[in-house]
Amino acid sequence: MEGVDYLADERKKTEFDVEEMKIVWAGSRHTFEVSDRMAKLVANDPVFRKDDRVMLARKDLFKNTLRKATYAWKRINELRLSEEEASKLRSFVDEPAFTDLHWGMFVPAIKGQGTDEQQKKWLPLAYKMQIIGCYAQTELGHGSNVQGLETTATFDPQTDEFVIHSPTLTSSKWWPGGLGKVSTHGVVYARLILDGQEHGIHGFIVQLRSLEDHRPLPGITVADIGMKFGSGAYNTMDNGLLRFDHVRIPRDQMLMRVSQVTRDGKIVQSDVPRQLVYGTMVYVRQTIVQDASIALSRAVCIATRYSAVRRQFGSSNGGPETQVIDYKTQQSRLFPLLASAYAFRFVGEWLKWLYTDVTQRLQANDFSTLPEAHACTAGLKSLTTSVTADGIEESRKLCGGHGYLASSGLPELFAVYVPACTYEGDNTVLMLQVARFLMKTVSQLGSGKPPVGTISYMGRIEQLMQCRCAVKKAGDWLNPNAVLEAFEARAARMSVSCAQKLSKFSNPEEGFAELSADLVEAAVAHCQLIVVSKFFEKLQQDIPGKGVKRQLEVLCGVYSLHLLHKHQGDFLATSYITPKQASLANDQLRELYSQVRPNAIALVDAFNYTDHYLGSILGCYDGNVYPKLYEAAWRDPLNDSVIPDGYEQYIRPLLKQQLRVAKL
Ligand SMILES: CCCCCCCCCC/C=C\CCCC(=O)SCCNC(=O)CCNC(=O)[C@H](O)C(C)(C)COP(=O)(O)OP(=O)(O)OC[C@H]1O[C@@H](n2cnc3c(N)ncnc32)[C@H](O)[C@@H]1OP(=O)(O)O
Ligand SMILES: Cc1cc2nc3c(=O)[nH]c(=O)nc-3n(C[C@H](O)[C@H](O)[C@H](O)COP(=O)(O)OP(=O)(O)OC[C@H]3O[C@@H](n4cnc5c(N)ncnc54)[C@H](O)[C@@H]3O)c2cc1C
Repeated sequence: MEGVDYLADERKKTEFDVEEMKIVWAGSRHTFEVSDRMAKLVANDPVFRKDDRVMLARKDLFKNTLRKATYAWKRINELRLSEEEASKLRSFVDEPAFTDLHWGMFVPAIKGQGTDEQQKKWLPLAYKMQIIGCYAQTELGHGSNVQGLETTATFDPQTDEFVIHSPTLTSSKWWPGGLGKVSTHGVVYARLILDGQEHGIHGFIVQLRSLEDHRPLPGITVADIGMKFGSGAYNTMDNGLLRFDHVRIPRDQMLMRVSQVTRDGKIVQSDVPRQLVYGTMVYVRQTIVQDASIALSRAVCIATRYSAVRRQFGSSNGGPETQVIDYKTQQSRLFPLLASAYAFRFVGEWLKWLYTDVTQRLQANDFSTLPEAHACTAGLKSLTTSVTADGIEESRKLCGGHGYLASSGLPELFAVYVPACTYEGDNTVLMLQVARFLMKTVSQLGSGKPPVGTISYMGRIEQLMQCRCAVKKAGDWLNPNAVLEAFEARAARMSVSCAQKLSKFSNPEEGFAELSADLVEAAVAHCQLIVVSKFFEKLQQDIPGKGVKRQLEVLCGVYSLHLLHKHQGDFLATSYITPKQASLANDQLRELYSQVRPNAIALVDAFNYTDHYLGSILGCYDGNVYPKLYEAAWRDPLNDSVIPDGYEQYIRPLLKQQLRVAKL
């Protein structure tokens, strides 16, 4: 059976050039080649084996992660990998570790919020991993409300130092990844106090552990916060707690790009906005959007391949049963997720561009696009992680009973992914930020300042409030202008409706709180519009390869029309479409599913995932699922012996007791 491709017939049905689609998915030929090389490097190295992860107890699991992370760093240096290659390699190791926070947050925080001198001092140490850092913001009592953090940093002019202190139990830092057992340093967020006066939240570089023996420095209490959801999963990470008892650090360890504290204890604001203290979160939210397409595509790849292998019902005259992927219900659950994975890939690509653009502008003291960048990163992080977490769970259900096995890879993928809905900003809290941005935009309409970027459609508000959908037959829904106008009109009308209701409240904050559920819906509509419009923009690019663009057009149709179908209440309630037009959209959607069907396997092959990275028997490339499931069952430690441990102690006496009862 070895070497047989059970999905070969499926692959023969493909109507497009898969190799070219791989380049589109990766973003460029260069990125594809780097990813492919790094994925294979990891897959072929036994040190990076991960199939035993869910069986390991916490201490073994954690030590194993330390071993892998250290080995990865050794390979990165031996092979002299570039930053891009190293980051790819780490992502294919596919195990949350302290290095994620070191490279993903500690280094960016210093880069974004440190002065040139601070960067010169700290970054070389961090780049060589001579210090290991974490991002210590959240506390036991406050996460979302950053202004509510309680840790204090009080300037002592006598010694030219800050005194970092945890005044209450709820001020204990709680959650930072890498903090519990590994980090030697942290960027710690605390309330700045100068001469008895508070000056808001700022970041400070604080050494936590000795570089000699790794013991916590005097005044520091640090530990892991304990087991988290699922087996394996995020338990490879040492999320930590941290308390300070009047810990002293030199004045120059406050990150001073946004505000400086002078030798005599005065605060000087530079001309950059104070929101730049939140800059690391903007950066990470943008990377999380890119990661969403990866997590979702992994789940979809598993569910699609397995749906083509799995057969149930429909056999006549002893012929084969129906592949479950041929059931329209399966398609209507699976194909929108496949289309969403592609949609998130493209919006992630665009968001990376937006982030680079805003960073360059900030360097030139142009802060005008910062509010939009904040709204886009917050909103898209919220939208894509929510859909991805739900999509992984739906993929598990699409695999029936076998999806519940750890060897399907889906339970661990869900457990490791789902906190993305919470970390880096709770998804509801972030959508409320988008809503604030929308309400501000609506209130400024007509002020002479035309809305730009993702909000420019609001500049056509009068037209969008009045227009009616022109669709007459199902095929009209393939017209990008028809779809875009529908999403724009829905988003604009929902925002305006909220703004009108808000204007009736004498206290705007009270109104905002009262209407917050409606506001979140308006923000979701706006974010979905962004994703749809970026998909259409992608289709405007030159996309080579036989049939590739055509497939992407089909997926774009699936993405937008499934949203239109799912949220038809919004489109109907805002009176843009009629019930008949909603029904035509659904007819067109069904037709598009038929076009996806023959290409489904090739569309997931284009993700170019190795079997190692997928970590799923159900999703393996050759589709040889059943023998692999059978063999994996025998590898479970419970099957090491025929008679289980505990038989003598529990089962035997129980059976004997039943026997005695039966005899009576
Ligand atoms: C290549 C390598 C890739 C590796 C990737 C690494 C990824 C690693 C992943 C690892 C996994 C997990 C890591 C998780 C880490 C964390 O979770 S860190 C902690 C994150 N915490 C949060 O996100 C907290 C969420 N809360 C907030 O962001 C804010 O407090 C909130 C947005 C809710 C604002 O609260 P308010 O009190 O209302 O706001 P103010 O502070 O008063 O500010 C109001 C004005 O500021 C604007 N604003 C807010 N945030 C930002 C921002 N980030 N950027 C720009 N502007 C911002 C806001 O719009 C207001 O503006 P206005 O006054 O209206 O004009
Ligand atoms: C796995 C993981 C890793 C993490 N890593 C880090 C890290 O490295 N560093 C770090 O500093 N932090 C980290 N965090 C913490 C994380 O950033 C916070 O948990 C997150 O920001 C949410 O804050 P919270 O826990 O205070 O939630 P809460 O704000 O308490 O949320 C509880 C509920 O209240 C709702 N809610 C809160 N405020 C509002 C509001 N204004 N309006 C309406 N509803 C509201 C929320 O929607 C939610 O339903 C991590 C968390 C997790 C789970």
